[in-house]
Amino acid sequence: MPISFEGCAFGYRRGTRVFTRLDLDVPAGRTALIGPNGCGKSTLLGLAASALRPRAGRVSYQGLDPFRRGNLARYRALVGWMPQRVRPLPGLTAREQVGYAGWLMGMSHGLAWRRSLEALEAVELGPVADTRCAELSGGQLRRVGLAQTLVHDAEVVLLDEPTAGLDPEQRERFRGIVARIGERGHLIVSTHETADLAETYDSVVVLDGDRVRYAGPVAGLGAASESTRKV
Ligand SMILES: Nc1ncnc2c1ncn2[C@@H]1O[C@H](COP(=O)(O)OP(=O)(O)OP(=O)(O)O)[C@@H](O)[C@H]1O
Repeated sequence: MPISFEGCAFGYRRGTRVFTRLDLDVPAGRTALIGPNGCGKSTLLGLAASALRPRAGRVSYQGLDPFRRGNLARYRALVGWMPQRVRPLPGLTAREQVGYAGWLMGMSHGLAWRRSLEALEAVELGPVADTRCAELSGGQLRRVGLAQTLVHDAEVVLLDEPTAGLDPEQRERFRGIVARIGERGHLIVSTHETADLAETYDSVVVLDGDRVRYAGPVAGLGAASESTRKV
């Protein structure tokens, strides 16, 4: 299992809880994370990315707990995360922004610089590598965010609503890129696009507040929701 949540509790403020006790083994391969607005998809990805720290319980990647002493840098090198909003760093070109992300992950300056171009090419942004991020479109900037997760060869890539707000052409393009990324590692994507899950994903996790209503193959989701309805 790529990412496991064991008895995780988390709230943004004292006295509030998004999760009181989350137990979940995210399936291997390409997984869609779905659920109603505000149910905690972004929070779950933030916890998986180690950007948020559980109040109780633990999150781990193949047994590696990011918050145990000395693990954080290694964990973050293995688990890449694209948050919902990708911000352009002032004055930096796409290549510089992606290279900077690699350097922050512990890569040498030279390696990060070389790999930044490869990562941009993987998301079809090679032609704008030397353009300042602030001048890119929303969809292109989203792909810069994706390249930031690829530059250091993460084994798990977490994408928070990567296609939200994109026009149909950009969305289609993004889907193709996501499918290619899924071939080289594990992918967990939060999304509201539930129409063609089987085309892009192997598994789906349905979240509803603290409850995981379903975690398994996309093909089993229909039967699971039928039996839930009958209860
Ligand atoms: N930075 C924050 N500070 C305080 N509360 C927050 C913060 N981010 C999220 N929340 C709250 O935590 C809960 C879960 O939010 P989260 O963004 O994880 O849900 P989501 O399923 O990703 O929603 P959406 O589908 O609308 O993106 C919500 O009640 C939300 O209001």
